[in-house]
Amino acid sequence: MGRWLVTGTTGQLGGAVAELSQDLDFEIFCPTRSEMDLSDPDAIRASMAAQNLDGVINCAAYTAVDKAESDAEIAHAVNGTAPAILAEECARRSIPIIHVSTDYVFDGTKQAPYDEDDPVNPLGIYGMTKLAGENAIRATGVQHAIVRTAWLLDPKGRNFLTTMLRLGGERDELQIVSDQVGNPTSVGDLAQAVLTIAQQLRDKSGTWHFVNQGEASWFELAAYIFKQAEKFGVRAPQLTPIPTTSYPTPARRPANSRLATRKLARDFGIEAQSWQHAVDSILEEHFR
Ligand SMILES: NC(=O)C1=CN([C@@H]2O[C@H](COP(=O)(O)OP(=O)(O)OC[C@H]3O[C@@H](n4cnc5c(N)ncnc54)[C@H](OP(=O)(O)O)[C@@H]3O)[C@@H](O)[C@H]2O)C=CC1
Ligand SMILES: Cc1cn([C@H]2C[C@H](O)[C@@H](COP(=O)(O)OP(=O)(O)O[C@H]3O[C@@H](C)C(=O)[C@@H](O)[C@H]3O)O2)c(=O)[nH]c1=O
Ligand SMILES: [Mg+2]
Repeated sequence: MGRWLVTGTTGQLGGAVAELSQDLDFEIFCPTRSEMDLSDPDAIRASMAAQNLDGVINCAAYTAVDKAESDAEIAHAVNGTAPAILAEECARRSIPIIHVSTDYVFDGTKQAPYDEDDPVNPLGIYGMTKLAGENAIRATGVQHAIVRTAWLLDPKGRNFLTTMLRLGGERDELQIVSDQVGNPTSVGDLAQAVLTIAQQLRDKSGTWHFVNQGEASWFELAAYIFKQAEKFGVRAPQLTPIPTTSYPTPARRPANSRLATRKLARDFGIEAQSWQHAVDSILEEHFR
């Protein structure tokens, strides 16, 4: 597969991609923020100039959804402009870019899982800047795979599973929204899918959705996490389902975050496991 630039390797997905690539025929170049600040277009160009590359996997992003509402400039630089610069550089070299995006490009009003070509309409700054990144990549004409995912869970890092376990240890009761539904997704499973896409892209270009199978509300996900965590000696807090209106946040979030994955199955033969199996494995690793 040659030598690939992987961004965001200090984060959840980038870290998993870097780890998995060791077992494959991938040589990776993973600059950290100090070596390649993605909010600085010249730093991106300079860092790439010194490298002989066969492709780029962009796992870096500004992911603080609420903070983005008051930090739009930086969020746009990292999520909108940086993918544009990376894609321009890839186009110039005729190498592909694999880019990761989000369910938050949708407004959540569809009454079924979202397909890749459904209309987008982000509700907040994070989603708007991620959409800008997608569109900038498409506009360069570079060969690309935009992989939209959602609700990432991992044994470490900052995500809903680790947040629940931490808050559960601090409080006797947690109130969790039950009117936002989505597909909880394992970072490790996504990393595997991203590397499969990189290996099997050939002449394909486009947008694909990857999430674990099955759906849940945040409340149902929290309930499952605590039920399974009991095996590891965790005492579950009392969980109370609440409507989004009772949990005010700076950013609005889609009520329906579900993504349809049949296109990925059709084009790459990738079939995801259920989110429940994924959560079981993540808890095993978290408590190991
Ligand atoms: N987390 C989720 O639930 C979801 C995530 N996604 C998307 O998946 C991808 C991976 O997300 P995830 O792994 O959770 O993200 P993390 O927040 O775990 O990691 C983000 C990474 O981006 C890097 N980064 C941020 N800003 C800069 C910058 N200015 N210069 C250089 N590097 C920077 C971070 O570096 P540093 O350590 O230096 O901060 C870190 O390595 C992203 O594209 C995200 O939008 C999509 C749907 C759901
Ligand atoms: C901590 C907590 C959260 N919630 C709600 C808030 C929110 O609606 C939901 C999830 O909280 P989070 O902060 O994990 O959600 P959020 O950071 O919005 O997660 C999103 O991250 C970005 C990067 C994405 O791309 C999305 O796919 C999605 O994974 O749970 C509660 O109801 N009670 C709680 O105690
Ligand atoms: Mg978050």
